[in-house]
Amino acid sequence: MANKVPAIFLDRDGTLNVDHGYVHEIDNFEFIDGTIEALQALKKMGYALVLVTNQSGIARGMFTEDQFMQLTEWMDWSLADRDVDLDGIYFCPHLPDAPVEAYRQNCDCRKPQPGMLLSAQQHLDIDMAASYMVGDKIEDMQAAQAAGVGTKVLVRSGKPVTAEGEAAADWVINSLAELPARIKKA
Ligand SMILES: O=P(O)(O)OC[C@@H](O)[C@H]1O[C@@H](OP(=O)(O)O)[C@@H](O)[C@@H](O)[C@@H]1O
Ligand SMILES: [Mg+2]
Ligand SMILES: [Zn+2]
Repeated sequence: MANKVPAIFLDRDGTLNVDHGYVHEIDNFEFIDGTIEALQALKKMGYALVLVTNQSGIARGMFTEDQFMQLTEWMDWSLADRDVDLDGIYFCPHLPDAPVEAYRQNCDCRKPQPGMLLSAQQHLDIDMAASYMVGDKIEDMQAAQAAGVGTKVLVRSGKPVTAEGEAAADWVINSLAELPARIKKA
């Protein structure tokens, strides 16, 4: 049986790109400084890269699932062009009490629920204890905790870091750019 792979679970808004609020257009998608170089380094270190993003803008009627897909395709190609192949992309379009009825549900994928991470674990045979979750909100840390991710990393590049968020994290760093060196040092 093949060995399980360690992964870096990546939040999107506030972690990979500047969170301008429900980003859904290419023109508004701005990679945070050092993100692509960090992803290249993490890939070289042998980690699978798995995106796990809440996209409640879909349930709120701010943009459609198709628009999200188009932006995601562009993002995926932009990264692949720089030798960063994402191993998995998971998104949650749901929200309880959503205005768009089709997406109105108490799902198990919207972070802080661990559904997206657990699906990836199954599909990609991930070693959760050896993996990292990087995100800018406490919900990212809580989802990682519930999924059994070994190291929870909070970044300061998105929403303001709260005391609760810090308490739920194992590490707090300025941005994803610092992660490869931080892992090597650990
Ligand atoms: O950071 P990830 O999970 O990749 O994506 C978050 C986004 O879907 C949006 O999530 C919203 O939270 P609510 O979904 O409204 O609670 C807000 O935080 C927005 O600023 C943010 O753009
Ligand atoms: Mg975020
Ligand atoms: Zn969901």
